[in-house]
Amino acid sequence: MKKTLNVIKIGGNVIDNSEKLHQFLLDFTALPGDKILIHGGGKIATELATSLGVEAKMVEGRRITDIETLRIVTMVYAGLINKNMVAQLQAKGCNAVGLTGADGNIIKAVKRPVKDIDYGYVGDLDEASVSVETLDSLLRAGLVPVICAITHDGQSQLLNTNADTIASAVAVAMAKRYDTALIYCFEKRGVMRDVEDDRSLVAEIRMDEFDALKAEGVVSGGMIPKLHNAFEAIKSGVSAVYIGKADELLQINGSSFGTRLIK
Ligand SMILES: Nc1ncnc2c1ncn2[C@@H]1O[C@H](COP(=O)(O)OP(=O)(O)O)[C@@H](O)[C@H]1O
Ligand SMILES: CC(=O)N[C@@H](CCC(=O)OP(=O)(O)O)C(=O)O
Repeated sequence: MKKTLNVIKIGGNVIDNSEKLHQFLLDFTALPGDKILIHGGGKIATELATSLGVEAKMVEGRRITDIETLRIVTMVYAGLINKNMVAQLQAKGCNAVGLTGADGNIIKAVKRPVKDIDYGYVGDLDEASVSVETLDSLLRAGLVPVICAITHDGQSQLLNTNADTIASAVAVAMAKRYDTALIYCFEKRGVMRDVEDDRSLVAEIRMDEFDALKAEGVVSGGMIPKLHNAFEAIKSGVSAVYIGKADELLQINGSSFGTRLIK
């Protein structure tokens, strides 16, 4: 029987709130078994870019990343956020190791080809992008990989890659060796029928319901690429995919957590 693995993505609105982040990292530490944490930090990167006079531009949930922006996101994701998170996890007794995709060549990406839009230094992934062997050896050494939204192309170029996409690609790749669950944690209870109404949680979404939810305007903004990545994972061998509230993470092994995605 395969060992179980939880691949957990933490959202930018939680990272931006020190109290919520502290509580999430405590719960993440308490979660038993093998686990990998993925993070971005888009909100903090946007704030820093703005304060430096660099305009932040997003198209369909992806940041247009010119060379100045790449420097900023590298400092924010790979430096400030990743290293602070690892230090906090260490203080809580979790033996975390912070990584970009370049470290140990764990995630190699391809610069997004220019079509209608030039996204600049943005990396695209497929499951072959992920070094299962290296991640597995870290897990077997008792380490907890904490992976940020920076990848590389193998030719010295760092690339900015959406953290939801990294989480999905890592989960799909690791599913070859582990019984893998992918858990997107953010500030809401899950996918909501009405984002303003905390009681309107959609408990389950089937793949064939996704288009209707988009058309009705129930899901919008960053939730569209998140659900797209989530369904890619469920189609490609990941055992379970959930989207739910960061401070309810420990309910994952119990009765209910957020929205469950179904093939
Ligand atoms: N139906 C919905 N349910 C929950 N959130 C939604 C919904 N539609 C749109 N959203 C938006 O999607 C956002 C989450 O996407 P994003 O900001 O990319 O995630 P993350 O915080 O994980 O980086 C939420 O903050 C919310 O504003
Ligand atoms: C290419 C691209 O869009 N990269 C994302 C990476 C960070 C991210 O995904 O952060 P959240 O999870 O906090 O949104 C960005 O720079 O916003």
